[in-house]
Amino acid sequence: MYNSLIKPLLFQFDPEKIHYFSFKSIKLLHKIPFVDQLIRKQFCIHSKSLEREVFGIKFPNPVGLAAGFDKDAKLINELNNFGFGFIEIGTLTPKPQAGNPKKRLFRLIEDEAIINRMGFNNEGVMAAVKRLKSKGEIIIGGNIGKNKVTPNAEAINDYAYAFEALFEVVDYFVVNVSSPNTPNLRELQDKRPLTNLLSHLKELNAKKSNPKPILLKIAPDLNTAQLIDIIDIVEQTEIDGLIATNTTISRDGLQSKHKAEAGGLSGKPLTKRSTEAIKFIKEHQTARFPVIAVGGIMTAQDALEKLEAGADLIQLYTGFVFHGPKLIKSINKAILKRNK
Ligand SMILES: Cc1cc2nc3c(=O)[nH]c(=O)nc-3n(C[C@H](O)[C@H](O)[C@H](O)COP(=O)(O)O)c2cc1C
Repeated sequence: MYNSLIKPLLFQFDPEKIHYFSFKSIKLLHKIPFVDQLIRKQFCIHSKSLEREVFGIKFPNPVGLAAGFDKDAKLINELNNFGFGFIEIGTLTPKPQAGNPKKRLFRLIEDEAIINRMGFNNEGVMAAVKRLKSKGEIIIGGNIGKNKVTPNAEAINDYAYAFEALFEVVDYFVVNVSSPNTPNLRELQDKRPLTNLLSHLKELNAKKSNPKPILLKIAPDLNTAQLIDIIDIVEQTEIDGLIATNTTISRDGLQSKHKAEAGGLSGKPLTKRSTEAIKFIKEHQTARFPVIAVGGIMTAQDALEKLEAGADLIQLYTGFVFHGPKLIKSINKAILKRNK
């Protein structure tokens, strides 16, 4: 129904307006008694062989919702009914910020892709903390970043603030230094600032009685020398793993009219590049740290290829927009079939 009816209708309108309209519609739908149960029955698959234990957390299935879809944790309980094994909120910054001027989100229909330059629009970390206090039984990743006005030299304070604020209400953390839409943010991926940042968060974590896994989310545009550095940093700082990858600044092979828009590209054109990054990491790591694969999972086959490449868990964003919740179910079914 999503591909034949809902998507053609939704895709007639402005992507950002439709994003928020969909949120309101899903919220409203859930006010009808038993709708949550009906949706769960339609989309959720429960099976022991889908369960995964990764960085000490038991996931009901390996298919997660990637960061950026529900930045402010407004819809986590409802989205959980569509069959996700976990949901990543954020990127959240200490202070609320509006993000870049609109229009800043573009569908590239012919390419099955999205370009976004949202720029970490979010209501600030404390607003999400408040909402997360009433979360249901669901695994939540907290993706954290810095405010646009914070210079890179002070970025560490922003990440530390968001980390402390979210600590009791999320299950794992993601340090986002790989968005192309905050000026100079990606410079924090360089060896020295990144080592300082991750070591500081590790120190804060070590002071807790119940430390949480900390992951780093990387760009798909890193060259092999940079990837080697990243592997080195993960192993030196002993953080818990990587999320590969964020959106790309590459524009190779696109045909849609919005192809020249500035921002990060996601979806089908990213599939291969992101799988290659995962393969590279898995081949070159010496400690066997986990990797969450994200980037261009548009079909169940794409998901299986990410797992074949060595991913421990996977996440979707653009595939969910283009193919709806049926994609989550078809991935989980394909994993079950492969496990037989
Ligand atoms: C509109 C949009 C907003 C995004 N916002 C964030 C974000 O705030 N933080 C982040 O780490 N990734 C963000 N992402 C990146 C996704 O989490 C994901 O890494 C990327 O889109 C590749 O996956 P996909 O091809 O399945 O979409 C965003 C992606 C899109 C399309």
